[in-house]
Amino acid sequence: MAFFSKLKDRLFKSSSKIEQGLDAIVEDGGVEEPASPRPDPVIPQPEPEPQPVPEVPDRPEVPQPEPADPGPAPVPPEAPQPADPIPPPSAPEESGASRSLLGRLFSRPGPGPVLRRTLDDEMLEQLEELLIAADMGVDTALRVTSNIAEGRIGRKLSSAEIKALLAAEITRIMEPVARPMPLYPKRPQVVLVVGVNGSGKTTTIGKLASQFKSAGKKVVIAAGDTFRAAAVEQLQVWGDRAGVPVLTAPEGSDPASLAFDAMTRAQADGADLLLIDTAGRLQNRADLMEELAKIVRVIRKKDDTAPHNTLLVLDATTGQNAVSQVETFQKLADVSGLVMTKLDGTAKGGILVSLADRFGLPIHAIGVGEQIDDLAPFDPKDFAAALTGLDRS
Ligand SMILES: Nc1nc2c(ncn2[C@@H]2O[C@H](COP(=O)(O)OP(=O)(O)OP(=O)(O)O)[C@@H](O)[C@H]2O)c(=O)[nH]1
Repeated sequence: MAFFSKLKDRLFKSSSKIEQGLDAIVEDGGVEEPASPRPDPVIPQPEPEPQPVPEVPDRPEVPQPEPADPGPAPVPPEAPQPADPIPPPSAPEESGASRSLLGRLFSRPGPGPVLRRTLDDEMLEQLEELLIAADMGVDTALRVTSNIAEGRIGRKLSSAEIKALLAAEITRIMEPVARPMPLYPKRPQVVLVVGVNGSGKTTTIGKLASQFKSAGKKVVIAAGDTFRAAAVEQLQVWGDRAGVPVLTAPEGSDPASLAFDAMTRAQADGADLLLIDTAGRLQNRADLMEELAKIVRVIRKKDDTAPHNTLLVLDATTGQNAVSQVETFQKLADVSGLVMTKLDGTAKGGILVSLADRFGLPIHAIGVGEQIDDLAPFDPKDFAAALTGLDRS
């Protein structure tokens, strides 16, 4: 299934919330207009080349090996600016200018009259409330609505047009953070995986291991949450599924010592990647901080540039609580990127926009289910369309 269809399908709860909310806002005071006489929303920018649809596992989000020095994450290619689907009235309409997909969509002769509502302060307030309720966060919701409003106050907009504007704003925010996990020539590349209990660390490690293995990488997993036997067993199940060895230690033993042994084994095996699971007991933050710091100290005895990635796994269903998790884990560890799990089955997908706007941390992948191939590369346009309920067919 194409990624967008799958994502839209999976993000149904989020999109239906925003989609229905936008429809209701336009219905509240909207007036029916004939569909055809409306001028086409011409986009004064060429339509970008269609991107290949990222399918999992056909196209694992495994980037190509890059810099020798695993310092800062590689700079992504210049993100194309999303075209404004409905330019403000002052924007020059270039006849003959190429039209975006959305432009063409809106210019299709409609079967009947279209409901449009005049954009005013009351409507903007309703929009803000809707976005805040969808977990976009107050600051982001205010900025997004004010960008939508700019130059368009007094203009009549249909629900489809507002969805397109909103999707364009969300894409603009998300594009700079959509980056696959960088891979380095360093062997083993050490990936420390952190996050609160139940956020999906183990599942994500299993999915990542499977994808990297399919991409030809030799992977080793270390079950660093040595305090929970169930967590270790679960990781072993995922390791079996992915066909990747899982190094474990007796319950209650020192996670740092396991990490050291895992480094030794990964180096001896010539592994490309060592994925280290960690405990997530935030209720005892001081211990956790010491535990993570010790893991890092110990693996640096083997490689002073490790860990090369510190992935924070967040559960989308926790909504705005994810903001404080990012703040906390940034203090505990040098977080280099995010994976957002459980985007299927939540009405809180807007949290990702809030996080991108606030922290600017790379989003490497999103979890859209419990199966091994339910980890997808993060595609901002697909995400924005799915979140807003924009019809891209
Ligand atoms: N629907 C859905 N469920 C997920 C996803 N990722 C993980 N889960 C489920 O979330 C639950 C917790 O996932 P784990 O991977 O065990 O989380 P964890 O962070 O390792 O948890 P601890 O071992 O307790 O620290 C499990 O039931 C997973 O199946 C996802 O993307 N979508």
